[in-house]
Parts: sequence; C-alpha cells; structure tokens
Amino acid sequence: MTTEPVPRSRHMITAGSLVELAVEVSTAAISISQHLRSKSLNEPDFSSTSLGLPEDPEIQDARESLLVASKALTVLATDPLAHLREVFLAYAESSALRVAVEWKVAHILSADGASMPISELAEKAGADEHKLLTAMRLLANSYVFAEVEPKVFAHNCSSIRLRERPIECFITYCMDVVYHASGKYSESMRKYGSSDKPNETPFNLGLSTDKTFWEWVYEQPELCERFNECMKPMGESSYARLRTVFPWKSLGDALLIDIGGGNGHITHQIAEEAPELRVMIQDLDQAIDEAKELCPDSLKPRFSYLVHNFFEIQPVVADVYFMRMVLHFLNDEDCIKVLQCIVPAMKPGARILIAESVFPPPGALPNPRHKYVINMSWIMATLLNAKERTFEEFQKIFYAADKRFELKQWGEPGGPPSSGKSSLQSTPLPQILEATLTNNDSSETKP
Ligand SMILES: C[S@@+](CC[C@H](N)C(=O)[O-])C[C@H]1O[C@@H](n2cnc3c(N)ncnc32)[C@H](O)[C@@H]1O
Repeated sequence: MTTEPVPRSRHMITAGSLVELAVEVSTAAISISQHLRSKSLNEPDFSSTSLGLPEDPEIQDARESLLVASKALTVLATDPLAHLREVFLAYAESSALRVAVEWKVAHILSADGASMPISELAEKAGADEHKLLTAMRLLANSYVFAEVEPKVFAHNCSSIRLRERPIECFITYCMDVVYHASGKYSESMRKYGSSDKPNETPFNLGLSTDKTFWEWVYEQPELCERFNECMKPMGESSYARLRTVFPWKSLGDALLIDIGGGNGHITHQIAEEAPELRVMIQDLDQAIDEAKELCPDSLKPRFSYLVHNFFEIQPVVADVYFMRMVLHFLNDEDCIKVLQCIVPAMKPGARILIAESVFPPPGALPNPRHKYVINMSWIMATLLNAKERTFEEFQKIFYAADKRFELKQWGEPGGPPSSGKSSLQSTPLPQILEATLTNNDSSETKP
C-alpha cells in the first residue's frame, strides 16, 4: 500500500485565551489583506457583487487560521448555553432558507443589491407578508440577505447565490428528503439497532417507505431532476480539484467506464482534458437517457452508454473503471459486491479509480473544512446507512472484495499534492483512490 502523507496542518482548537485567539485572527486577516493589496485584488465584502476570497494557495494557511481561530473565538465569546441554543436552532434557518427558495425571493430582489420593502416583496411573491418577514429576518440575522432598514431587504454576497438553480435544487432536495429523514435518526437507531440495510434507515421512517432511497427517488421524475441538478455545482468545483489531483491526460487512448456515472457531467470534463480517452457511461436507465441528451456534440464520437446495474457482473473489459460519489452511497457489504462485480472484467493493468472525499482522522483537518465531510457522512447514513470513509476503511472494503487489491491515494485530504497546502473550498474535497490487482495474494500482510 502506498499513500501520500496526511497533512496535520492544524488541529481543531480546544484551548487558547481570548487574546491569543484574537491575535491569531488579526495576524491572519492582516496577512490576507496585504496579499490581496499586493495583487490589486479587492477584499471580500457583504455586497451582492463580492466574489469572496480567491482560492489562492498563497493565502490558504492564513485563511485556515482565520477560520479556525475566529470560530473558536466566537464560541468562547458566546455564553455556553447560548452556543448550545444556536446549534439546536439551526433547523429554523434551514427551514427559512426553504421558504426563500420556494417563494423565489432571490429572483424578486434585484441582483444589483437594490432594496425592497417586505410589503412589495410579499406581494410579488404572492406570500403572506408577516410570515415571509419572519423567515427573512432569521436569514438576514445569519448573513443571508441583508435587512438594510427595518422591514426592507436586499441581496448580499450569500443570498445572491440563491438565484442559481442547482443551489435552489440542493436546498429544496435536502429539505424535502434529508431534513424529514434527519428528524427520525434517533428513532431509527432505536428501531433498527445496528442494521446497515439500505431500507432500514432514518429515510425509511421519515418518508414512510420500505423502498431504498434509490428505488424511491427513481419513481419521482421531478425529484430525480432536482437531484441531478444539485449534483452539478458539486461536480464543477469537485472537477476543478480532481483536475489537479490526477493526470487524466496520461490515460491516453484508453476506455474508461464511468460506473453510476449519472448524467456524465464529470466524465465530460475529464474527456475534455484527456483528448484520446473514450468513455462509457453506465447507470440505471433513467440516468442514461439524460446522459445521452446532455452529451456535448464535440464529445459524442468518444462517448457510449450502457444501462447496467452495478450489482451485476461487469460486462465490458476496459482500462479504467471510474466511480465518483458512488461508494459513499453504499454500505460496506454493497460496496464489496460492487467491487467484486468489476474484478472478473479487469484485464492485467486495468485499474479502478474512486473519486470521493477521504474522511480525515480526527483533528487532521481544521474544523470548518472537516465539517463538510462530516455533514456528507450524516446525509449518507440518513438516506442509505452508508458513509464517508477513511483511507483505512476503503482499504478494508477493497481487501474484502479481493485480497489482490493494492490501493493508492492521489492527493491529500484537503489539498492538491503539488503545493502541499490545503484548499478551503466549502464544497467536496475529493481524492482519487487508485486500485489495481497485484499478481500475488499477499493477504497475510493486509488488514
Ligand atoms: C450520487 S450519484 C453519482 C453520479 C455521478 N457519478 C456523479 O459523480 O455525479 C450515484 C449514481 O449511482 C447510480 N446508481 C444507483 N444505483 C445503481 C445501480 N444499482 N446500478 C447502477 N447505477 C446506480 C444513480 O443512478 C446515480 O447516478
């Protein structure tokens, strides 16, 4: 087994005086500000036109310190009970966000940041004024929209993103499905104990169904469409990183199968990067129909499609079997089945590439970034008794599938390998795990 070392850049803060933390915040803020000035870049602000901080490797360490120390400082500056209340009341903010999306508030407010009284906003939305006001105030209090005068609202840097359809879909999808399921998490622990069956989950209790999440979702075309839509921005930001983590071009004239490839949005980008690569997208029939429709004309000669259930033996011999965000939707037993279905098709030299977040060991990543993976793990557990996995957990499922698997990790949790720095994107931080079959069964040395 080979793997890049896990950077232990900063541990989550569990100690530090108010002044120490404040000095850390201020030092980091000054360093970022000086860097931006030296590059003639604007500082981020709250306005609807602000682009936020750039993903510049030169300021990543300072940005990380700023985020970690300011969060710790906020917790210390808050009364412990009030902090607990804030954590508990997060459900109200999620619900208010659902209101803003459903009543199209972000589209009614002007993108240039011009303000509008709640009376006009409610009339244009066709909503009750007082009820909308309650939701808007909650959001503005959390820096989503700005209440520029009493009962007068405008866009800010966060709310403007609510005009993007994939973000709208992500919010409504999470609220309509994951939110209902989340409320049943504890009840599901009581009812199902340690079962990891995909249809004995909080989702099954919350949505009152015996079907698995996938069986249920594919019966609802509108929900399916929203699911695919909300995967897109994750795909874009995720690809921006995947691009740096793996040398796609080096695959050359090879056949890559995108197993559970969805509408193909990731392999379209990979194929742009690797001009000789041929791609076959495999998925269930509903997804394949959409993938065919969405393939850009320029890529069509290199793309083919197959409706294939990944729990059945892989019928195509290929050079690369690629799976992005597939295994994290499956429990260990099903992951093993999926991998075992690929093995018979693997010719010498063939490899499996997995694009997923690799769960960092506790404390390995600073809290703000770590939280994304923790949240994803919650969603997977809630919907399908699945999870995000550590490198060692991935190793276990690969070795359980076939003892000849060797697993290598490209990239480091949290950042591109070249710089050794950490990226602070709030969206997924996928790594690439590469699995090949060795000739020997060296099971004695493996976990
Ligand atoms: C989370 S999505 C990931 C899609 C895509 N790989 C991406 O990164 O955007 C999981 C995909 O697995 C597909 N899937 C679920 N069960 C499947 C099965 N039994 N056989 C094949 N594909 C399946 C779903 O249709 C969906 O497209």
